[in-house]
This record gives sequence, C-alpha cells and structure tokens, in this order.
Amino acid sequence: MVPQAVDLTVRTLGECRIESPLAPLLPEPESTEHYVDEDDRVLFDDTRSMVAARKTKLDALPGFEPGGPRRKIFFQPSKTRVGIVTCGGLCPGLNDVIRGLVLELTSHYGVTKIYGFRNGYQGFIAGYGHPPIDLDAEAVSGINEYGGTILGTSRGSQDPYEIVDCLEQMSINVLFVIGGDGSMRGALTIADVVKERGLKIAVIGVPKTIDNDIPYIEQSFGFQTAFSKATESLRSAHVEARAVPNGVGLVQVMGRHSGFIACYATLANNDADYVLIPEVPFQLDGENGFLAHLRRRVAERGHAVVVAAEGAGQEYLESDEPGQVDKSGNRNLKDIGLFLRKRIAEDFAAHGMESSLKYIDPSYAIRSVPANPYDSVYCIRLAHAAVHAAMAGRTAMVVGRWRGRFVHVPIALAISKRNQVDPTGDLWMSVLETTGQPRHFG
Ligand SMILES: Nc1ncnc2c1ncn2[C@@H]1O[C@H](COP(=O)(O)OP(=O)(O)OP(=O)(O)O)[C@@H](O)[C@H]1O
Ligand SMILES: O=P(O)(O)OC[C@H]1O[C@](O)(CO)[C@@H](O)[C@@H]1O
Ligand SMILES: [Mg+2]
Repeated sequence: MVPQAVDLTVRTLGECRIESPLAPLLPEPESTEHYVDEDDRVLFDDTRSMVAARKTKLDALPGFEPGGPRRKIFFQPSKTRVGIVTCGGLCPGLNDVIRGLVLELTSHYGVTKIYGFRNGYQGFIAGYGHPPIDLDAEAVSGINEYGGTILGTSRGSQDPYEIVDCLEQMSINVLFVIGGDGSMRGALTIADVVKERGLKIAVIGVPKTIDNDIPYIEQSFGFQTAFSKATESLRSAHVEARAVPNGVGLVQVMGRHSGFIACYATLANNDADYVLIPEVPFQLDGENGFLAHLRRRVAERGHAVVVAAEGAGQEYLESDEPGQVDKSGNRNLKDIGLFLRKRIAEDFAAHGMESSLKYIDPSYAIRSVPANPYDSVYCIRLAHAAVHAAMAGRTAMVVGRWRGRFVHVPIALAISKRNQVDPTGDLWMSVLETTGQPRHFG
C-alpha cells in the first residue's frame, strides 16, 4: 500500500508557544538544497511518474515533516524531565545516540533531569530491581568509544500501563526509545496509553537495527558499521577458499527477514560468488539448482565464496516441531549456514569431487562493535533531530532520513511493513551484476 498524506502526519502534544533557545541559530525561513524549513515538507515521491500517479495538487502531495530545531517549542526546558531506554538486540551506535541525546538536551536546551532506564522496558517495572540512573555530560563522556549500550537492553513484553505509571510517578515529560521494530511497537503502545490518560508526555523513537529492516528511513544507524565488519569475514572466506583445491568459503551473516547485510558486504569487496537472502527463494537441487551451480563454478574457477543471510532458505529447515520464539515473540530461525555446509559437502562427495569448505559465522561480532565514523555522524544527527522533535511536542514518531533529508516519521508508518531487499530493485540487480549468479536457481 502506498502511503497517503494522512499516514505521514505526526502527532503533537499541543501548540508550541515557548521561544526556543536555538531560535537565534536558525536561518531565514526558507528551504534550500541543504536545509528544509519547518513549515516545508519533504516529498514522499521522488520520480515524475510517482508524483503524476498521485493525480493531486502540489499542496496535497504526501510529504514528511522535516527534522530540525523549531523557532518555538512546547516544553519549558528548565521543567522538562527526560527518560532514555534502549531495547532489543545490540547495534553499533547505541551509545553514540545516548550521548548525542544527553549532550543536546543539556548543552543546548538546558535540560537538567535525564534518566537512563536500564535493561530495556524492564527498567520501568519496579519488580525487576533496576533503578534508573542519572545521565549528564559526565556520565556519557567517551561512551561512544564502546560497543553495546551503557543502559543495557532486553527482550520480552512489559505492561505499557505499568510503564506509563512509572513515567507519571517520575514526572517524565519526554521518553526516547532507541530500538528496533518491536521496541517501536512498544513505544506506540506507550504513546497511546499516554494519550488515553490525557498526559503530555512525548514518546520519540530512534530506530536501530543492523538488519536495516525498518521502512521509510532509508537506512538505520549501525547498519553501515555492521556490514563493514561482515566484509572482513567475506575477505577471510575468499582467502581460505583460494588457498586450497576446490575451496568453498561459506559465510553466514545476520539478517532475519532482510538480506541487506549480505548484499552490502558482498558489494563492498566483490569476493562473493553467491548471495542467498530471505527475500529471494532458491532451489537447492537439480541441474540449475544452487548446488549444481556452485559445483560447476568451483570446477571452472577452482574456488567460490557463498554468503547466506540467516533468514535465507528457511523453507528447507522447517520441521513439524512447534515454532520456537524468543521472549519478544520473534521466530527463532533454524541454522541455514550449518545446513548449507552439510549439503554442499554431501553434494561434492556425491559427484566425486574433492572439496574443502571453510565456514565462518561472524554473528554477534558484527553488531557488538563501536560505530564507525560514518555511523557516529549519523547517530549524533539523529539524536539532535530526536531532541528537537521532542522539545517541540511531537510524539508517537521516529526520526529518520528520507531522500537525504532528516524527517519525522509516524511510528505507525515505521512499523507498517518491513524494509526488505526488492528482488526487482536496483540493489539486487547490483548484487547479480557483481556476483554473476543467476536471477533464479532452478
Ligand atoms: N507488539 C508489541 N507491543 C508492545 N511491545 C512490543 C511489541 N513487540 C515487541 N515489543 C517489546 O519491545 C522490546 C524489543 O522488542 P524485540 O525484542 O522484538 O526487539 P526489536 O526492538 O525489534 O529489535 P531487533 O529486532 O533489532 O533486535 C521488547 O521488550 C518487546 O517486548
Ligand atoms: O540473539 P539475539 O540477541 O536475540 O538476536 C539476534 C537477532 O537480532 C538481530 O541482530 C537484529 O537486532 C538479528 O539480525 C538477529 O537475528
Ligand atoms: Mg525486531
């Protein structure tokens, strides 16, 4: 479903009447190629045909509210109390975002009460015994040098009413949730309970996921660091495969439902010959199946490198057992890497071919590292945008970038679908061009 203008409308807590401390820094109220004024909109569509298909007036074209400081804000900074929480799996840059939020709030808005809720949504529930910690410039000094999150994280559902009870008891006005799709679903339920109770608490998300599976934000922070780290495994697999007769390097990277890490790591160094992702089903057996292709390639070129995203080929691993899920209800995937390792070895043996397969699974090593400089820049800019949005009383939204501009995206839209590699899109085309693998196996 193509989003309409109404889907891009951001919720607000009320009129902005307070002069922002950042107002003097703001340029003239007009957009340029480097700046979008707060009253302007970033168009959703960016091709002539997409705009034409709307069959509507310019004013009615769907557009995102731009990110950035406002001239007038909603919250009085000296009275504003802020909470920050990180939830879900780790991702490079979590500490950068925490630091960016704290520094922007304290240095530019003069907010003095910031609490870090610990271990994800558990941090709001007294029974877990993880009291919040005070965050200030000193507490976040240098944390961006380290992977992980200084606040801790968790999976598993918590009652949104209890979470809002905690926010009310602590007189929190703004809550920043840094997390993936599940965390954003949680953030929306919190914002809804806040609304139901007639409270004025802004809930702002900063989406994180190494899988890059959140839609309408172009790219999530930490993704670039994660795939860059994964390229090291591809390079190792290539070196190992080339060094022995009929060498096969097999690398499994994270990516539950979206194969972006596998695609980008492949494009980064051109070492892979086959990329298997959840979005593109593949046939394993038969003359034109994956195994036969691989065998022919090794016979011709002496070696090959295969990259598989963890969610690829799950159809080969389904069993009659009831589906296992993690504490948050995410389906636990079966191990495609180990399955392929076995099947490739069996296939070579069955065809009387010697082979030497080296299997590498960099797994958590790609998401536990500190952010690279590009991601650090992205994190701090997302953090700034999140603070500006919150102080201006926006709620139930995430910050992101669309067509190169920082924007406000309603959470409802950000969780409305999953960002996935489009098998008919130009990214997958680039992968096919780089690897030389066929569009379909079988
Ligand atoms: N539908 C939902 N409603 C309310 N809370 C949710 C929902 N889905 C997930 N959550 C909560 O959000 C938190 C994080 O969710 P989850 O473990 O799925 O990770 P995530 O944020 O999706 O990150 P990632 O997928 O990148 O690891 C958990 O505490 C979970 O209970
Ligand atoms: O083992 P964990 O921490 O539950 O999470 C693993 C999952 O988290 C992700 O890294 C997303 O955050 C996926 O790529 C992976 O499948
Ligand atoms: Mg998730």
